[in-house]
Amino acid sequence: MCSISAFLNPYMMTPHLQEARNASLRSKVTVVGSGNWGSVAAKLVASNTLRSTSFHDEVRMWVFEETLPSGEKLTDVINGTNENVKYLPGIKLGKNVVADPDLENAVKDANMLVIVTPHQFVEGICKRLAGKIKTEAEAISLVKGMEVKVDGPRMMSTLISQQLGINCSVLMGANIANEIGQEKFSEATVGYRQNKGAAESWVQLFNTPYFNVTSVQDVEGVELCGTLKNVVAVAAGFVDGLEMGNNAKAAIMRIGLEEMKAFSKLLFPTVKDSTFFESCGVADLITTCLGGRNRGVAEAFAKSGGKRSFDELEQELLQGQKLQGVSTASDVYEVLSHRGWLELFPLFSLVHEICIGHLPPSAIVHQYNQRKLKGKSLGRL
Ligand SMILES: NC(=O)c1ccc[n+]([C@@H]2O[C@H](COP(=O)([O-])OP(=O)(O)OC[C@H]3O[C@@H](n4cnc5c(N)ncnc54)[C@H](O)[C@@H]3O)[C@@H](O)[C@H]2O)c1
Ligand SMILES: O=P(O)(O)OC[C@H](O)CO
Repeated sequence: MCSISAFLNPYMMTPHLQEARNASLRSKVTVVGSGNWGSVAAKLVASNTLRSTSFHDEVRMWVFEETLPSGEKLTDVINGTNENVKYLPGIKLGKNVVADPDLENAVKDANMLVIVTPHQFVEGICKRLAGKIKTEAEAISLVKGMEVKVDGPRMMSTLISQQLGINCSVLMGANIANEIGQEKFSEATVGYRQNKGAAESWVQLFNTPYFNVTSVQDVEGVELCGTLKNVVAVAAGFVDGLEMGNNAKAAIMRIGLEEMKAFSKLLFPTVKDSTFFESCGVADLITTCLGGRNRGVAEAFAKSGGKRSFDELEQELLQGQKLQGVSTASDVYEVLSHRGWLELFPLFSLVHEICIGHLPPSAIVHQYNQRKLKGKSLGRL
């Protein structure tokens, strides 16, 4: 039997002990979520955990269990085929990705937690995990969305930090999951609060030759970019559905970016202008308005003249994947009306009013002009 000092002192160790010590120093990664982006995130990090001695090879991926039409459990199929046949068909995740339907079991040994579920499920998941996470663990949120309570808006990274009692960074960017699953080139931005070392570890975990990751010290700026662009994408979808043309869509994107920046800075004055030029800012806005799910469902909504509901279209077109833009527009509207800012944000408020059927999709341009003339200016915000 070996003493503790032999375990800690590398010069006194047998190769077997050295290996055990190295293994104990490696970070264990768990991905909480296994949708379209969750599965791609697991694939990205699993390719890096195999390459780097900083991480354990195995990546646990928590699966919200469901039964497939074949009668098989999704988790069993992922572990049997190495593919998420429902949310990311045709892409191998890497043999070191282990799907686990037991949430508590999936996270219990993790030092690095990647949270990537639709935002409406984050609070419930965190409540289940409170007190069950290693105290020294670090989290990163890939979730685009926010929640609004009576005391105001709360970003997902704050919710995760508060509920789990651990530090939480964010990763956002121009990242349509299916393209990254096929290893097509893209970029992403890690936003961190204080802990630059943690941000460097996240960059090391995610960066690949086809996924270029940089970090900025601006959690709220990065997260609000990822959250608010989904509202603009819904507006872009209306314009596409009404066949208003490329100039109109470019105008919506410009106005959307202006409102994103103003809203972010009103909520968090520390948000940096430069963040809007990172992948999480203008690049994500462009890709989402060109090829995202929010855009696509909003286009179908406008084509139906607003007669078919977003819920119905989401189920039909996305087959289990979830939209974030419509509920985010509602959350944003609540903040705007509560704070008396509605007149400052005509595009954001119109998106919500169209989504709930108070106005027709064409109002996105026609009413915008009227409200802009009447409303207050965003000025230099
Ligand atoms: N898909 C993309 O291209 C993309 C890219 C970047 C960021 N994002 C963001 O990533 C986040 C996750 O999106 P996604 O694309 O991985 O998911 P998704 O929309 O593809 O899938 C929905 C997921 O929710 C799960 N789910 C359903 N009901 C649940 C419940 N009650 N509790 C917990 N989970 C449940 C499903 O099992 C599935 O894994 C979102 O915030 C999204 O905006 C997505
Ligand atoms: O498909 P969307 O509209 O949810 O957007 C996907 C990503 O957020 C793009 O970066």
